[in-house]
This record gives sequence, structure tokens and C-alpha cells, in this order.
Amino acid sequence: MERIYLDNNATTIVDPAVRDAMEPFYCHMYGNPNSLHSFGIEVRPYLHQAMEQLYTGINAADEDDIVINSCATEGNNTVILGFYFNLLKDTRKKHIITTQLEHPCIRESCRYLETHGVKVTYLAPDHDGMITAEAVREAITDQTALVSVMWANNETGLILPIKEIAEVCRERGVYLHTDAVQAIGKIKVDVQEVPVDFLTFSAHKFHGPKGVGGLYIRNGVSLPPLLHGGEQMGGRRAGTVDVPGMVAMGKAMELANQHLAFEQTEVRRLRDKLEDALLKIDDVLVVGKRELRTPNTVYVSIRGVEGEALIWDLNQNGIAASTGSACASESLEASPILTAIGADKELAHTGVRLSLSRFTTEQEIDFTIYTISKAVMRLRQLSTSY
Ligand SMILES: Cc1ncc(COP(=O)(O)O)c(CN[C@@H](CS)C(=O)O)c1O
Repeated sequence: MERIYLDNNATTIVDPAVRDAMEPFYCHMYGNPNSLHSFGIEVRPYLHQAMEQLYTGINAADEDDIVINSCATEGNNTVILGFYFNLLKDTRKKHIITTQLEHPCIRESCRYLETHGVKVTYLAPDHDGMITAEAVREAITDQTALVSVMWANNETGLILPIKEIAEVCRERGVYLHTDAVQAIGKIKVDVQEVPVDFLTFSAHKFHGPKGVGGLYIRNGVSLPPLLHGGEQMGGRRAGTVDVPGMVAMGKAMELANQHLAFEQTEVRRLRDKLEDALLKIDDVLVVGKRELRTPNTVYVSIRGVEGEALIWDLNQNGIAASTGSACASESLEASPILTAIGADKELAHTGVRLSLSRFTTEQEIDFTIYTISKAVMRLRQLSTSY
């Protein structure tokens, strides 16, 4: 059997239709869109089309902004650091609220601001792995300028109550940023239904290429650029636009939204089939109620089976999964999410993330179930603690 890829929360395959859409801009349509000659002018309609696809994809209003950048890490840094230079530095409002669930690019940019006198509250998840709107409300003070909470967690797939959090932030006059990397392409993201002020995404999470992302900025909200220089993106992000990347991301966004129903039915069915099989194994913990998770993700802890050992075993059988986010894959620390939900120390080292996509097949899930069952038996026999 071909290799099986079940680490789609780390990155995804580029959809063939997306690849076809971007190809001409590596060949005969290579002009710089800022050029005034025919080479530059001819690519502009494709960028307008891509922008239309992105605006439609998140239901952004025409007067809002979407800034094309390199990835969600850049977008998240733009919001967190831009907020400091724009607001926190010179006013008494020097408090940011975020969560312990966030991706390192949020945590580390917040930690950097702490070295510049900003107070940051890192809300801990509750025993269900969730951050509630009530917890955000209780943490807001008269010095709070920004709340940053991810729309869906990359390890567990848990969907956070962003709509309720947005209502709390509106009520208290606090800006809200959400990292929507793990939501786009999996669940509906609508910035008019959920009034966030900033939203970040990365194309390679929804079958677009790596190296291109987007930052949504609500109309009327000012934010200084992270990158200064040319007039690209209306001065909100200098640098020659990645034309093939932008065209690709627009196409990927369009396809992602066309497939949302498929995600909610077929992808969810295959994920649930895998999860049901895992739950038949003794001493197993799946984090979060499945109806509160993105349809493609299951994060499972199997007592007596180190996460890294299981991942290695799966890889030997051609199956790609992870112990958590790729950027923490080298860390042998206990999973913060498992620790936060009260999993004991031993269990907190056994987390494995399995994340499907619209390209995952039933045969691949059946073989994965068979392989995990075999691996667990083998590894538990070797375990000294089980
Ligand atoms: C919620 C969230 N926010 C930001 C990022 C960063 O995306 P970039 O395109 O690398 O900038 C990621 C990427 N998470 C991958 C790689 S670390 C994972 O394995 O979980 C994410 O999940």
C-alpha cells in the first residue's frame, strides 16, 4: 500500500486543482504585479480573483482588509507585535489575554512583549480542554487591550467558543484576534457572524502551498505593518507579492469551502470509525467530546505506550502521524493539554495526534486501525509500567 498520511494538522497535500492554478505563474506569466508593463498588468486580474475567493471564503466585508503574507506565524506576530507598537507602548492599556493552548508563535510573541513591560494572561484550559467565554470575561481588566484565542486547537481539534468570546470582547471594548489556522477548511469561518477584529490563516493547512498565508483586519481597526518598505498590500505588508502563492491560496480557499459538507460527513465518518476502534482498546483516553472537535482530528492517549514509540511503529508501517504539533515534535515534555485536563504524568507522555483530510480513504483507516492495534499489543508487552 502507498504511504498513509494522517498528519494533516501539520500540513496538507496541495490539491491538484490548486497546483494547476498556480503553474502558469511560474512559467509564462511571471510579471511583478506592481510593474506598469504588460508582464505586470496581465497578472493583476488573477490576484483580484484570488482576493475575491479569500473574501468570500471567510465572508469578509468589502471594506475589510485581507493582507497576504508568508504564513500564520507572520500574521500572528504582525497582530501581537503590531498591537504593542500601535497601542500598548504609549498607553496604560498594557494587558493581553491569550491561552495556554495557543501555537508557539502566539506564546513566544507574547513572551517577547512581556520583556517590554506588557502583562500577559495565559488562560489554562479546563478539564474538558476548553477555554470558556466566562474565563475570558473574568480575566478582562480595564487595562486589557487585546484577547487572542485560537478558533480550533491544532493538537486536539477542539473548537473554542469564538462567537461567545467575541461578544464578551465587544461588550468590554477589547480587540479580539483569532488564529483560525485549524478552522479554515474544516468548519465554517464567517467573520460577519463571528465579529473578530483580526484573523490569521495559512494556505498549507487547507490544501494550498506552504509559504503563503493571510491576515484579516476588520475595517476601522488600525495595525502597523511588521514588514516596512514598498506599497504592496496598501502598505500593510511590504514585499513583492507571491503571485502563484496568492492565486493558489484563493483557489484552495474556494475548494475548502466547497468541501465543508464533505468534511462534516465523510471525513468525520472516517475519523469516528478510527476513534471508535481506538476506544475499544483498554486504558485509552481521547481528548474532548467529538462533537466539539474539528471533523478530522483525534488526539488519543494509550496507557503504557509512549507517544514517540507508537509514532515510530506507525512510520515503520508507512503511516504518518504525530505526538502533537510538528513544531513541538522534538520536545519530550508532557503534553500541556493533557496535563491541563488532569491526565496523570504517565498518560501525559502518551499522546498521539491523528488528523485526516478529504483525501483520506476508508482502506487507509482500516489499515491504520489494524496497525495501531498490533503496535499497542507489542509495545505494552515491552512496557515496564503496564
Ligand atoms: C493553530 C496554529 N497556528 C499557527 C501555526 C503556524 O502555521 P505556519 O504556517 O507554520 O506559520 C500552526 C501550525 N501548526 C502545525 C505546525 S507546528 C502543527 O503541527 O500543529 C497552527 O496549528
